[in-house]
Order: sequence, then structure tokens, then C-alpha cells
Amino acid sequence: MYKEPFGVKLDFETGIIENAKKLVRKLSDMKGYFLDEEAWKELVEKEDPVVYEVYAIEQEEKEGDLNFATTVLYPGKVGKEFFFTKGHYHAKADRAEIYFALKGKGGMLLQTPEGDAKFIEMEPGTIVYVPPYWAHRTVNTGNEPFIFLAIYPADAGHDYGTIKEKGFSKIVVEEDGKVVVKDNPKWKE
Ligand SMILES: O=C(CO)[C@@H](O)[C@H](O)[C@H](O)COP(=O)(O)O
Ligand SMILES: [Fe+2]
Repeated sequence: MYKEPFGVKLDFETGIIENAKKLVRKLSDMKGYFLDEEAWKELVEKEDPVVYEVYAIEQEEKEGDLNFATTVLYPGKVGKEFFFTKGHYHAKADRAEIYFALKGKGGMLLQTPEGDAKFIEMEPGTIVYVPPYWAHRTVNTGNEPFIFLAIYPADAGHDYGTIKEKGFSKIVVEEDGKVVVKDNPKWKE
């Protein structure tokens, strides 16, 4: 039968979507993700900050339906590397996605399975098209929360394993007060 349409409110200041399912990722949930493992350990032991929160409205995993979610990605660094989301391919790899930046400053790292990477800067109003097959990770390069909305097929799913194991071929770091995108020395092809 037909599903019931609905409208929900998104608070542009906080990124919170009413009635959404909230997910919290702390730094301790991201072991092995950052380049500087010593700095990671030190920060986890000191305060284990929240790196990001996701507010998601999700449907059953069926073709044709849509999910949407906001992410509130906090400012911070591990060593020189800016805070980022874990990043993933979609489990159904050919599923695309749209991101819409609402607040703060950051960017998206995208990567093909062959390791070709792109970094796209994002500020409020930026829409990013994530094509089929590209892994994607957002990075907060500012000093306030970076907030964005993502809209994705309900059957896209997440494949975190590949990125957890191999990482992205590029990293986003601060050098001499500037945002620099450079080759990841630990990238495994
Ligand atoms: O891309 C999507 C959904 O396909 C986003 O809603 C992310 O899930 C969110 O920004 C958290 O990032 P991850 O931890 O999932 O990489
Ligand atoms: Fe995604």
C-alpha cells in the first residue's frame, strides 16, 4: 500500500532533525583512522571527544525509496589532521548521493576504487553530487561545527570495511595555518 508522506523540521543552527535517529561517533570509535596514532591515543585518553553526530530518517532498504540525514561534524584535529567522518562506499556501490552544506566550513574527500581522489570545498549553500562508485568522507576544516544534509537511496547501505582497512589516498591537514590536501603516506592500494 501507499506510505504516509510527512514533513519534519531541521534546525539550521544545531543540525538536529526532529524525530530522527541519533548516532554518536566518538574519537575512540575511530581507532586506526587517523595518521598520527600517538596523537589519537593521547586525545582519547584525555577527553575522548565526540567527532560527529548523525540525525537520520531512514526507510526500509528498498529500491526507489530515499533516506536523509544531517551530520554535525565537530571542529578538531588529531595531530595535524582535521576531524573527519569515517567515510564509506555504498554497499550497493552504484548508488549516488547528494550533500547540501548548511553551516560551518569543510569539504569532501571522494575516491574511486582505484584510489583516484578529489577534494571538494564546502560552505553553506554548497551542493555536492557524489556519483555512483565513489567513496566519500567529509572533513571539518573550520573552527565551528560543520553541518550538512545528505540524501541517499534507501538501499544504498554502507561499506565501511574498505576505507577502514586502506584509508583514503589523500589526507587533509593544517600546515602553517593553511588547509592542505596531500598524499596519505599510509595509503594502501
Ligand atoms: O553518506 C552518508 C549516507 O550515505 C552520510 O549520511 C554519512 O553516513 C554521515 O555523514 C556519517 O559518515 P559515515 O560515518 O557514515 O562515513
Ligand atoms: Fe553515503
